[in-house]
Amino acid sequence: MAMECIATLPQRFNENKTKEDPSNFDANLLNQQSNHIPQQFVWPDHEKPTDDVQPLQVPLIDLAGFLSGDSVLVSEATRLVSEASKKHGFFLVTNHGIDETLLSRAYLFMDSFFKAPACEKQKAQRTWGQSSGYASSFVERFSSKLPWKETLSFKFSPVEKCHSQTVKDFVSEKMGYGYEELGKVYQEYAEAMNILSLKIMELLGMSLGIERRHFREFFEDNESILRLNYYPQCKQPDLALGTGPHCDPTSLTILHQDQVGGLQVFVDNKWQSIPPNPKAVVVNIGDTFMALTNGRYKSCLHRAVVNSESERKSFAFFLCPKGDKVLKPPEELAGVISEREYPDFTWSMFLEFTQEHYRADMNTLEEFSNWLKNSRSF
Ligand SMILES: C=C1C[C@]23C[C@H]1CC[C@H]2[C@]1(C)CCC[C@@](C)(C(=O)O)[C@H]1[C@@H]3C(=O)O
Ligand SMILES: O=C(O)CCC(=O)C(=O)O
Ligand SMILES: [Fe+2]
Repeated sequence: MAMECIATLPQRFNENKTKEDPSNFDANLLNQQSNHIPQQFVWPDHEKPTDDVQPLQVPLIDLAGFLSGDSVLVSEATRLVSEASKKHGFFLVTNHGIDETLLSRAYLFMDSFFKAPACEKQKAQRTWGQSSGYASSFVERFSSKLPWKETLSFKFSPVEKCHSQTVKDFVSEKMGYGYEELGKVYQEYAEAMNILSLKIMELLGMSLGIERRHFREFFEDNESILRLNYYPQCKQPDLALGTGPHCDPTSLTILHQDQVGGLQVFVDNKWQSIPPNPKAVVVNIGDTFMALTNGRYKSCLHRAVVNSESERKSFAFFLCPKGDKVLKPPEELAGVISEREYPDFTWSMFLEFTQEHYRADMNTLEEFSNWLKNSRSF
């Protein structure tokens, strides 16, 4: 199995690293020091961004219309979602109900966090194998094709469903005094995304012709991830990538992006952009939900490009099932056992695979399936 081994200590890419953390990625420092980005951030020719990228036509789903129960609006929403999900798994959702003030506070605190000194950000440093915490360009995980970004990720479970640590408590434990408001805003943001994702699960269930409540109930006690993506300006955006080509291993992604633009999806054998829409969130199917639909709905290859003019920010809420749930399609979608596309698995195993054994890319689910079969054959 072609596993990308997790690098040992990465080569140093910048002599003038901060004393506290020799592997710290400081784009501003890099941008000041040279017109060339370090080699570790240069992607191979076949993966470099291209200029001639046109917008992808994705449907705009009016969630309020669907929730109104109006039969015409419901059938329009389910038809559009079904068509898009069978083809590439991406659609936009408007009238999503996320509070505008919450959104602007979320961006404000993101700005202040990522512009803080490295020693402050490193208080939340992601530790090996963990999907939460602060990561700067992933120098501690990979030795090449480094993404031009910093991230801050939180684990989230609906409090009433699971006694895991809240986002607020994580921030307070890691960052300490002075970050109470930041913890509060991302706790509220994650709670709002959780509510939105369960409504979208109702829509997806209906679009698949199964019980509306099936997937909503399946994901009620989720163990999800909220990730803040901060993409600094880059002097050589034609050589770098903010996030490399991948399919999300998770179930459903709700992405809120700022107005800069940079998200691209690989559809009809070419990269196509999803331009920002201030009134909409981008929703996409992940590998795990593709497996839950027995391959009917597609988890699609996508990436994020950067630019030399401005930084870019996005929030990705990754809806994930409770870690120990056995993931298999419902009867109505499974067909006879011989038609199963993927083996049964649990999200906790799949997540561990991406965090400790394999860098998520376009083949993650296939590589994970092979890894599972090999490990079960012993
Ligand atoms: C389960 C996850 C792993 C990643 C974050 C979530 C969903 C998307 C995955 C990721 C973004 C895909 C591209 C590679 C990756 C390493 C990254 O660029 O951040 C992936 C995330 C991760 O492993 O941290
Ligand atoms: O920031 C973006 O536009 C996409 C990020 C992404 O695909 C991810 O974090 O999985
Ligand atoms: Fe993604």
